[in-house]
Amino acid sequence: MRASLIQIAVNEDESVDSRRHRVAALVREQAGADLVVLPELWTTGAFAFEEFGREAEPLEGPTYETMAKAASDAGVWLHAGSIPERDPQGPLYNTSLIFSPSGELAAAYRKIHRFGFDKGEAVLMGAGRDLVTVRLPGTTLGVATCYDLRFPELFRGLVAAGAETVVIPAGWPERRRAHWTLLAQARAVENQAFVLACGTAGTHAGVPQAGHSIVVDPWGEVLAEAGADEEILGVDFDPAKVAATREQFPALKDRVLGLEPPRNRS
Ligand SMILES: O=C(O)CCC(=O)C(=O)O
Repeated sequence: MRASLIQIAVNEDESVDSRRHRVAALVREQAGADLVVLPELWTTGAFAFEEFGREAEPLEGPTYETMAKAASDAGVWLHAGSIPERDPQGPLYNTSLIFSPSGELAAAYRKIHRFGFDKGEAVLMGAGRDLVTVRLPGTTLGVATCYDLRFPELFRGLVAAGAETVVIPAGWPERRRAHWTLLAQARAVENQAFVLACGTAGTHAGVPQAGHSIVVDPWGEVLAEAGADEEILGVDFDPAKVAATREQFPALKDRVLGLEPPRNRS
């Protein structure tokens, strides 16, 4: 299977609309790949909090339209990263869009863990509640977004739902790049799954982005890693390696669920 992770530079000197069209052209150039992945909130930038409300779109808004067409023009599965979604009945959500090679929406995932503690996304957006998997020929994708990477129980939920390849669009800051790489490898090893983690480059809202998109195999080996700048990271991987790894080293079978809380003896 061939994947292209498009590590977009999100800088303030480019309008959202021109970035959208530039990225669509990059997606179209990936014809021949099986799967193309874009980062989190690449229209606005994940830290451009003031833009969320201004640039929020309905699910089937301009990014949806442009990316559905790019996916079908290229004939690829497209994880189009995430958009600030305006739910007509509710708050904003950080919503990922996944398109089939015919341009149909295969799934939408509203980010479950919102980043920022008491500011930014955590207060401006609502939290998703639903795990999402998508069946592709050859592998089942599980989806997570950026800060979700810090929550291993979400990934265990995806594995229980059949995920073999986890796709993680992100807008991860340079300041915590070491965590990004470490956690991507940890999620791959503990879940015996491929991890395809696609971040942004550039600087927006004064926050330099880490870049360093990374693809890790189910044994924890890094198959490909980008640098800090805009880059298309191409990788070939064999989805059969998930079943082989889980069979040869069946640690997932030894999970013990529903443990008892500690009992105080004093
Ligand atoms: O967890 C982190 O360090 C970064 C998370 C983040 O930037 C995000 O979820 O947008």
